[in-house]
Amino acid sequence: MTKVVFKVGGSILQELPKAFYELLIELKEKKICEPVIVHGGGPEINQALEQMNIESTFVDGLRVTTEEVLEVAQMVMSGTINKRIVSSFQNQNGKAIGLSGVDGNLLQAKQIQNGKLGFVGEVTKVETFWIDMILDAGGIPVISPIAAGEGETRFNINGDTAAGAVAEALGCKLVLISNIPGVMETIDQKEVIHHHLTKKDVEALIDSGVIYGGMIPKVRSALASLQGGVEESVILNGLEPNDILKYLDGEKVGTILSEKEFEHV
Ligand SMILES: Nc1ncnc2c1ncn2[C@@H]1O[C@H](COP(=O)(O)OP(=O)(O)O)[C@@H](O)[C@H]1O
Ligand SMILES: CC(=O)N[C@@H](CCC(=O)OP(=O)(O)O)C(=O)O
Repeated sequence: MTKVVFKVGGSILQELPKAFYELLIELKEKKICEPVIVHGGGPEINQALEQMNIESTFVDGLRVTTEEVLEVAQMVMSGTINKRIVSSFQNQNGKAIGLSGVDGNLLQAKQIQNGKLGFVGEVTKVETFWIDMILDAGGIPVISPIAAGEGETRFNINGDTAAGAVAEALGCKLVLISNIPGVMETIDQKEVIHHHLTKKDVEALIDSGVIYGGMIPKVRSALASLQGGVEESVILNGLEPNDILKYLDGEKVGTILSEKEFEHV
C-alpha cells in the first residue's frame, strides 16, 4: 500500500479535530494509504521554555538549541506531544506506536552547517526498518523529531525537515498539515492561495517577504525532499480534514510544491 508521510505542525496540534484522526485511521483501514506521522511542537516548546524563563530564539525559522533547550524540546515533543497524539489515535480505535528519532536510531543526524544554532541537526539517515515493522504489524507510527548523533549526542530537528527526510527515505508523498490553507499572498487587496509552487516561485516569495518565519523551513524542506525523490509535497489545513480527501482525489486544494511548471495561483 502507498505510504504517505503526514507532518502535523505544532501550530495546529492542539486544535486538530477528532475527524482528522478518524480519517487517517479510515485511510489505512480502507487501504487507500498507509499514514506515517511526524509531528512538530514549536509553540509548546516555547511555552515550556517561557515557564523556565528561557528565551526562544530563531534563525530563519530554526530554534537556537542549547543543551538545556534540547532537553526541553525532547521532553515536550517526545513525551507530552507524542503520547497525546498516540492517545488521540487510540481514542478512535487506531493502533498508534509513538517513538522519537533516537529510538532504534530511526533518525540519524549531524550538526547543521551554520554555527549559530547549537544542537540543531540535519538528517543523514532514516532507519526505515522500524517504520515498516510498525506498519506491517498494523500500527500507525508517530515520530517526534529528535535525532541521534554520534555517541550520546542528540539533535533537535525541525519537524518539516524530519518529515521530508522520512518521506524521502520511504520514497512517498509528503503532506504538511498546518494552521493555514496553503501559501498565501495578498494581491490587489485580496488574499489568494498559491495552489502550485516551484523552487523558483518559492525563492522569489521568500525574497519578497511573502513567505516568512516557520513557513521558510516548511517550503524549503518540501522542495529539498522533491530533489531527494519525493514525487510531490502539499501544504494543507488541519482544521479541514476533508481537504486531505480532496487532495487525494486530485482536487485543487492547499499548496502543491512540485518541480513541474504550473499556472500561477
Ligand atoms: N505566505 C504565507 N502563507 C501562509 N502562512 C505563512 C506565510 N508566510 C509565513 N506564514 C506563517 O507560517 C505559519 C506556519 O508555519 P509554522 O507556524 O511553523 O507552522 P507549523 O507549526 O504548522 O509547522 C503560518 O501560521 C503563518 O503565520
Ligand atoms: C530545529 C527546530 O527549529 N526544531 C523545532 C522542532 C519543532 C517543530 O518543528 O515544530 P513546528 O511543527 O511547530 O514547526 C523547534 O524546536 O521548534
